Amino acid sequence: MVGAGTIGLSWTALFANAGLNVTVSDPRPDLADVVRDSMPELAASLGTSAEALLAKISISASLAEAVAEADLVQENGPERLEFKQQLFAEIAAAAPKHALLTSSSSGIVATLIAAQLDEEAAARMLIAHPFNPPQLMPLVEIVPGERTSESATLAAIDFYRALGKVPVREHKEVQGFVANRLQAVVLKEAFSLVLQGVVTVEELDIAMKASLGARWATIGPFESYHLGGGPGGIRHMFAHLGANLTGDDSGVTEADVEKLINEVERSYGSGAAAYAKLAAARDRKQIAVNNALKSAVE
Ligand SMILES: NC(=O)C1=CN([C@@H]2O[C@H](COP(=O)(O)OP(=O)(O)OC[C@H]3O[C@@H](n4cnc5c(N)ncnc54)[C@H](O)[C@@H]3O)[C@@H](O)[C@H]2O)C=CC1
Ligand SMILES: O=C(O)[C@@H](O)C(=O)[C@H](O)[C@@H](O)CO
Repeated sequence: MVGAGTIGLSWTALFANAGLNVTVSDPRPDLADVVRDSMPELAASLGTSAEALLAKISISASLAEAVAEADLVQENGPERLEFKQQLFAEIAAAAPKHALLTSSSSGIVATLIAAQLDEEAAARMLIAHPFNPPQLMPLVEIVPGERTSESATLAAIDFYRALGKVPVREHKEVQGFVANRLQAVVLKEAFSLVLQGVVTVEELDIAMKASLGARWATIGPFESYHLGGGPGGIRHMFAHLGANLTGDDSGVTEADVEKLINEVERSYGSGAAAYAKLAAARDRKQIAVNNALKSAVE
């Protein structure tokens, strides 16, 4: 584990809780203290003890020493391209030639981070972007670079799945990947609504938690839009309420709409029977989420 900040410490707890031996490296002078002091809270969130986690964790201010016997290196350094390029040059030079080299980067693509690596190291380097906190939030975005090998990508997916994460492999590199780009659009609109005085910060957060937050924990945006159309599905939804998303200034053509409809119907089915099955599953999950949130708050 390279970098013992917010994300590196969370990953460390998750890796240790999975029974992995974790060596944490960070030049920060308080490395030993921050690892020791962060584990009680992280352990509690994982239902284990700080002692159990610390038994699997060692620390080293030397990056080369920390990665010398690694099977996977998870980089969690500062979000600066030149910094990560230098860090990965050091990691690649010191880590075993079989080790997967992954970055938690929020938005810098692997092709850029690995640009100075030789072919052999670049083939093992990819993005494994978590959502904070990694020990609890399921997603890890697996984004290979142009030179990342298929075997390394598949091995990374298997590794994170075995940790209990939900790996989503992305097929093209875009800055910010997927989840952060979606988050950024929502945050920009949230900033605007608060700055206009439409709602307060707290009211906006309540509105999000009481709607999209609760909904998207059970079904994603496309399945939700499909269900919004009732038995007519997304085809009816676009016809009935789609104008605000596909108007002339949206850049979305009729052919685009048809492509999206076909992909959604291929993924989730269409017609009354598919709708009934999807809606029943959604309701079961939504009730479970609502009840869990109520019990957590009470
Ligand atoms: N904070 C967040 O919500 C999320 C952050 N990320 C990404 O994770 C990475 C780390 O972010 P945070 O943990 O939030 O940052 P942070 O600022 O909490 O931690 C960064 C750590 O890197 C250490 N560091 C600096 N130079 C180093 C070196 N040469 N070798 C090893 N460690 C070094 C620092 O001492 C610090 O402990 C970034 O790439 C960020 O984009 C990804 C998902 C969520
Ligand atoms: O929000 C998260 O947990 C992650 O998606 C991140 O990468 C960072 O928080 C990022 O959004 C900060 O801009």
